[in-house]
Amino acid sequence: MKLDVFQRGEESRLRSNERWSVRSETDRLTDVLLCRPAFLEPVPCCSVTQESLRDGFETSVPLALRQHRALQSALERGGVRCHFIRPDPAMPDMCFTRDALVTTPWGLLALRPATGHRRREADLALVAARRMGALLAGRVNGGTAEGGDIAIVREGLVIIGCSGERTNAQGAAEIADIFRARRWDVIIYPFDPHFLHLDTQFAMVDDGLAVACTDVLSDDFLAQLARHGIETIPVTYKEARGLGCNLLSLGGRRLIASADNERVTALLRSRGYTVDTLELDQFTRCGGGVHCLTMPLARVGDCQG
Ligand SMILES: NC(=O)NCCC[C@H](N)C(=O)O
Repeated sequence: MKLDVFQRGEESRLRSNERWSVRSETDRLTDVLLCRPAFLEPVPCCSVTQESLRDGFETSVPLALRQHRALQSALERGGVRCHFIRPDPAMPDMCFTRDALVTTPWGLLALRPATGHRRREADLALVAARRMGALLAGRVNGGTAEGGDIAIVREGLVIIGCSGERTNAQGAAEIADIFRARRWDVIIYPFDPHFLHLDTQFAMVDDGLAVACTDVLSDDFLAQLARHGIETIPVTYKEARGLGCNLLSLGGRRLIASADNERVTALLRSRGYTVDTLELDQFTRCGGGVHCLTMPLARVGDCQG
């Protein structure tokens, strides 16, 4: 892991560090990085998209743009500022901003997407982040790593999914080193590449509560979650393929989810969560839901006001 901190004065580095940081996936979301799906196409690089193509699915960019604007509105209604990366015609999956960067408590980490058509996304996302004055805390250099595999569960605990294809062992180790150096607990979860990313099987809903595809996740992983005091709401394999696990917490018991997952949404509502649901089929049929479409730039914990 090469440290590649932007050349700024120490004082402005510290201010920037406080401004652009995420300590938990369920703190109040204030800023998010998005990319319009202006060039969205179903690339057959994950199992869900391959199935969509077998079914004859084709994307409609005008519809995808409308669905994306509705996502932006839902985020803004929830008090979240939306920042944008410029879409690039050579990058049909770039609207899934989650995978190019991850915001840590110490600034941004530039990741290294594994597939050729996504590799340059991290550099383009960094251009947008630089414009905002965000601090680059590091960069994955040797291995490959994608943000859908990284769950910052709470201060002191991060989970890194490792399918070997998107995030490989070296990429996972590079990220783990950063967190371990700050004395965080790191769970590295190996899984079959069929499932693409950790966030298609698991997502934090609240402090100590996650939705999880329990019939797919290993018993060992589920036991580790329990040891860390994380309760899981089971989501079926079929629901997970429809991106039923791929929801986004805005903090304060508020969530955004895709409209297809009625059972999971009803369950969450019955537990007191406000769930804003959106039509997102243009994206879910390409393998990504709300979680994949959003890269949190800043979240604020209770004690940070
Ligand atoms: N974090 C995510 O699960 N992102 C979804 C990425 C879908 C995209 N079609 C891909 O295969 O990379």
